[in-house]
Amino acid sequence: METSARPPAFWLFPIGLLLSLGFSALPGQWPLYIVLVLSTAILGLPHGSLDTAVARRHLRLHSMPRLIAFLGGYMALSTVVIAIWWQAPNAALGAFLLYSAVHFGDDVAHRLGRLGGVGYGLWILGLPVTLHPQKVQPLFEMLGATRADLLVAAGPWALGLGGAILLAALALSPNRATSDWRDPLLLVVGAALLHPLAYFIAYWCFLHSPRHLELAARDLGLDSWRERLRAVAPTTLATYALALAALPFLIGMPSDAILMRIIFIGLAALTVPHMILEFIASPRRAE
Ligand SMILES: CC1=C(/C=C/C(C)=C/C=C/C(C)=C/C=O)C(C)(C)CCC1
Ligand SMILES: [Fe+2]
Repeated sequence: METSARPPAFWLFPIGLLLSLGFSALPGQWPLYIVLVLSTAILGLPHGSLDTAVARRHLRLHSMPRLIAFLGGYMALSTVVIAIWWQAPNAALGAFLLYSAVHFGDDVAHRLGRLGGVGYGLWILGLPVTLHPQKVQPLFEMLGATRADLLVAAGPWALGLGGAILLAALALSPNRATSDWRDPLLLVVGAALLHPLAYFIAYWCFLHSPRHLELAARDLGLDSWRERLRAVAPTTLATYALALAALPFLIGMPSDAILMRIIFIGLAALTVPHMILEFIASPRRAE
């Protein structure tokens, strides 16, 4: 069981759930979309922005040409994901949901094992889809899916399978932390009470991102918030610029669909190189 001091995300997550309950009570859909954009930009995205520093250390990018090659490769992978989304949105969204489950599972995989982590990720994503299919389906359609009904129908199966795997992993893992069972239970409450996008904000911005930031920053020896801010700022600002550059391609669509596409197709595109880098870096990271 967990004995050391609680990481910041342990307390941030329940606070995030309460804040999400607060802003979901605001009337109309715009407060939700505005909070989604702001919290993604300020709280969610920066954990991926540490990738430049992570790569410098673990891929030994000590010269400018190597750094440029890394950034070029990262962006090329993201472009491939966007191109696939363009051609085959249903398959791309289905794959995104699956690799997101694997990625979210990294939060706990060092304690619950790789498979236990996948169960955790399927639980996280299965909950809002199962509890609010009629809200999630139009959101998937905004991302270009024409068979969102099929993806939504898979929600309860993902939830059941994920729940069974997670339960087994929790029962079998001697070094499970309190948060490994507390958070999946809090997520049930969140998924039941919140709009799926508010639920996503609570998980992604208040649990996943701070947890990853803390782990990666500690590994990089970035102890103060000033140093961390300096490490994430350039990549975060460059990502804002790329997101803005996508706008002209989406002109003519309803504004909620534009925001959904920039945020989630953007995340799908960035998560692929992010996961590959984590795959290389995490075994080299001292726990
Ligand atoms: C689109 C959408 C969903 C899925 C979001 C996903 C899959 C996000 C993945 C983010 C990642 C991988 C971030 C990495 O740090 C929900 C919440 C099911 C329901 C609402 C609409
Ligand atoms: Fe992440």
